[in-house]
Amino acid sequence: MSSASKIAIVGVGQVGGAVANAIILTSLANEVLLVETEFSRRASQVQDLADVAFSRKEDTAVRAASYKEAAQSDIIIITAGSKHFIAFSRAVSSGCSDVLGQPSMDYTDRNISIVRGIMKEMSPFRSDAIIIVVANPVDLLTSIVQELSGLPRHQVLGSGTFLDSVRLRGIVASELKVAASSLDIYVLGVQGESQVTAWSTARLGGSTLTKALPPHSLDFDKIADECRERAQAIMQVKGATPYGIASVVASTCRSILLDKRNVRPLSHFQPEFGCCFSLPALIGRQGVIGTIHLALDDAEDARIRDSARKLKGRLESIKKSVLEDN
Ligand SMILES: NC(=O)c1ccc[n+]([C@@H]2O[C@H](COP(=O)([O-])OP(=O)(O)OC[C@H]3O[C@@H](n4cnc5c(N)ncnc54)[C@H](O)[C@@H]3O)[C@@H](O)[C@H]2O)c1
Repeated sequence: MSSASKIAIVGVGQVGGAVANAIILTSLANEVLLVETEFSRRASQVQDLADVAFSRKEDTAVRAASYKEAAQSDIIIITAGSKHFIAFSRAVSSGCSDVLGQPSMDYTDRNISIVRGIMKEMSPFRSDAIIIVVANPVDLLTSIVQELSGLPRHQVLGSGTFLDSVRLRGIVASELKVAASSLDIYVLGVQGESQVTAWSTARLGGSTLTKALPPHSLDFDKIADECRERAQAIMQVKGATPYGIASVVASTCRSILLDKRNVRPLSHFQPEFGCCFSLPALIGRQGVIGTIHLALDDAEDARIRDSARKLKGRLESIKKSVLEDN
């Protein structure tokens, strides 16, 4: 554990609670601060999570906190927001399958407004704080938080496609019957419908996957679809996807607090596009230390550029009402 580290979680519903649990179980921080607008939920989460802390040898103090206290933490994780579920169930019941997996405008506007309110309440942040945005749509909200937080760009990142990449690696490993750790494979770009599986750079034991395998060993399109659609399938049944995201967020906190300098596909600022989306990033105590630019094939590169331009267009269109009015 690094010295006197403090991690704040803003919004402790299903995902925020699971993130806190993962952080406590891995003894990453001395203090975990919970910020939540529903005070009774926050009190219950504090009590339940304190039991997790009591069960560990290392002490992690779990307590309720104000926005201002949370802003003085080493890491601030934003999981506040409503989830897709309402939009998703409406789409299912109305037979509107084309909107499945796409955040509705209502939902997006609600989460923009929540994040904007949080930035107002929390600012100013501790000068070396790192913010990790988890709430969806993650790339849009990460870009907005970056504008509003007042922190240097490299100190604001989003969970992006880290979970999708981990999931993809797991699916491919089980298809090929190899250890997941022998695969190096990323999902990149704007998370969700437009995310891109970087098959051209995927590696098995150092060789590109396409060279290492006999032709037609993997159905690349089917696997990419399965990876993209899995979150919605889980949401449809249990209403949330807390554990996978909690695990990758805790791992990101570890990279930051322990200055691990490992490469993770996280959403971060891309100067060429003026917005945040996922490319492999070197992560340490300062947040994003650098971007690793992979030699993607032309089609993958074009798809990432296209979705980045659309994201930037969306950002520009809300900039007047959201960012300049702050
Ligand atoms: N990036 C990813 O891969 C990923 C994965 C899973 C979920 N998510 C997103 O995480 C978010 C949370 O999902 P969930 O399942 O935990 O939802 P949830 O409804 O269970 O929890 C959200 C919590 O945020 C709280 N909240 C709302 N406004 C707040 C504010 N201004 N300040 C503090 N707290 C506030 C709510 O009261 C609630 O407790 C959603 O946007 C969801 O889409 C992202």
